[in-house]
Amino acid sequence: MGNFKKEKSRRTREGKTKDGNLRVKGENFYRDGKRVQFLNMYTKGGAVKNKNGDLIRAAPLQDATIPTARVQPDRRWFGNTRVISQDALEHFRGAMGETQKDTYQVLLRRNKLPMSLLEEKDTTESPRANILETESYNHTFGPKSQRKKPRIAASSLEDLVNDASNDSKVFQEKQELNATLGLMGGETDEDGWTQTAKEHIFSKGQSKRIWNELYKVIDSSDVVIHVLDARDPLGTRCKSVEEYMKKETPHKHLIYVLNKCDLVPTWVAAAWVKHLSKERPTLAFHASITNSFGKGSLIQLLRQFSQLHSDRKQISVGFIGYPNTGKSSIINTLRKKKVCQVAPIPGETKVWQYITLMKRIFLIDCPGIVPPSGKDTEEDILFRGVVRVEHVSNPEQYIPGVLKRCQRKHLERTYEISGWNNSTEFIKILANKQGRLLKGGEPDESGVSKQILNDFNRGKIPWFVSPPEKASLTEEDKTDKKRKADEVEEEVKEKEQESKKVKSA
Ligand SMILES: Nc1nc2c(ncn2[C@@H]2O[C@H](COP(=O)(O)OP(=O)(O)OP(=O)(O)O)[C@@H](O)[C@H]2O)c(=O)[nH]1
Repeated sequence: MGNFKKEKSRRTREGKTKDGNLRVKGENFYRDGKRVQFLNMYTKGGAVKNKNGDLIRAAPLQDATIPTARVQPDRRWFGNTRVISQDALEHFRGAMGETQKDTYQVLLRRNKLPMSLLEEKDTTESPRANILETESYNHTFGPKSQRKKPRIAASSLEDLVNDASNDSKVFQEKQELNATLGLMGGETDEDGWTQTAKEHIFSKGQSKRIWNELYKVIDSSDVVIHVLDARDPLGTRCKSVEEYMKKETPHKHLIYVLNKCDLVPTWVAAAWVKHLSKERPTLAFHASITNSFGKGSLIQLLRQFSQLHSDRKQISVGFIGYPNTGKSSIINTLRKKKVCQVAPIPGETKVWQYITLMKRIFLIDCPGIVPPSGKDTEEDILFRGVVRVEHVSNPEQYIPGVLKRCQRKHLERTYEISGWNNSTEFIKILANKQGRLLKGGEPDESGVSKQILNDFNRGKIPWFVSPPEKASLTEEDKTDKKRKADEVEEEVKEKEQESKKVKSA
């Protein structure tokens, strides 16, 4: 035993050459400091016992006298908590409450604002919240307690009836929303008829696949353009989608575009724009690559949106709406070339599609959607252009609807026929005029009816749904309307004369 040299010579002397691991003996010859510390943890930390094995001192771990242990408080624990005074809260609610509901104002950087404070927590949801109203203290305790009676949320029968009707209303709204979300099962409508009672073709635009496409478009868009048909804007409006967006994505901008304005008189388009503008920004549009209307204002609006979101690299603009309302046509008009497939048949767009309009603005085309509704009849759906007419069975049954919606003079002018008293006569006269007869000289009623329906949907026969504020038109509007109507009549007459000349030539 000794220092390194001595130890080595001792080993050589004694012939112990096998173990090459030479260590110098001294303090902790066998263990280094770390190991000693580790071992001490076991040896010094144990209980002390006497020779009889009785416990003299417990191990620190087993000690009953616990030393006071405190954790130093840290401000950072409360980092995410903010406190707002009542005054400040009321001011915030007053300033932001109305702004948030206004569809014309844009709230940027909502994430930085405590938006959840804007709404009072709904206490009506939990029955416990109003416990004192339904069961007062005296009702529950004391000599007059009525606790054994059944607990009812309403104090009188009237209240109960009101509550029940409110509940059913909420339930219906929820069902409609669920249906919009594509969660629809085989639900029944008001009359107890199931949706499946309708012909299969009348549920076009309602499939889960199409709704999934819609959600993709809504999710990816910053601005959503709801395209409406100017002839029937309310009929082609998807209210449930609007509700969905209001609830789930209130920060996205939704605007209306009233397309196919060329198919209605100017005063009708103006009245509809006025009516719809009360709810959301609305623009009138005529989609055409060569001769469009409203393109400048739409591009201007999109530019403004992109400037609002100048912190983003680009903004996406989604086009949604009923099938055949002209979503793809509007995109083509904006791009000035045919980038999307367009056809006069519904369901032309199958999947969503991204198109670049400018460096910072992208457009997204969406397949046409039809919100399922128990109230819509097959006729309503057909006249909104949702269905392919060639698939309709017994198209004659819808001709009375056409005659009801269109003015007689317009039909006379379009088909150059007159003198019918009902739809059957109308079809017969038209079939004879066009020579569309079957084998035995019978008129081809089905073929002619399909043609009429197509003409109706494609804008060959003039028709429109009157705007609700028709009665409240100003004098100026009325004179404008009359002037326009005269102009249109003159134009049509001129065209008729021209076509007669061509024929005679
Ligand atoms: N007269 C007129 N026709 C239009 C206008 N916009 C679109 N159309 C016609 O409407 C038909 C449908 O247009 P699309 O652009 O395919 O409609 P869509 O909404 O994309 O239809 P889906 O693909 O079914 O969703 C086409 O025949 C267009 O020529 C318009 O402003 N005026």
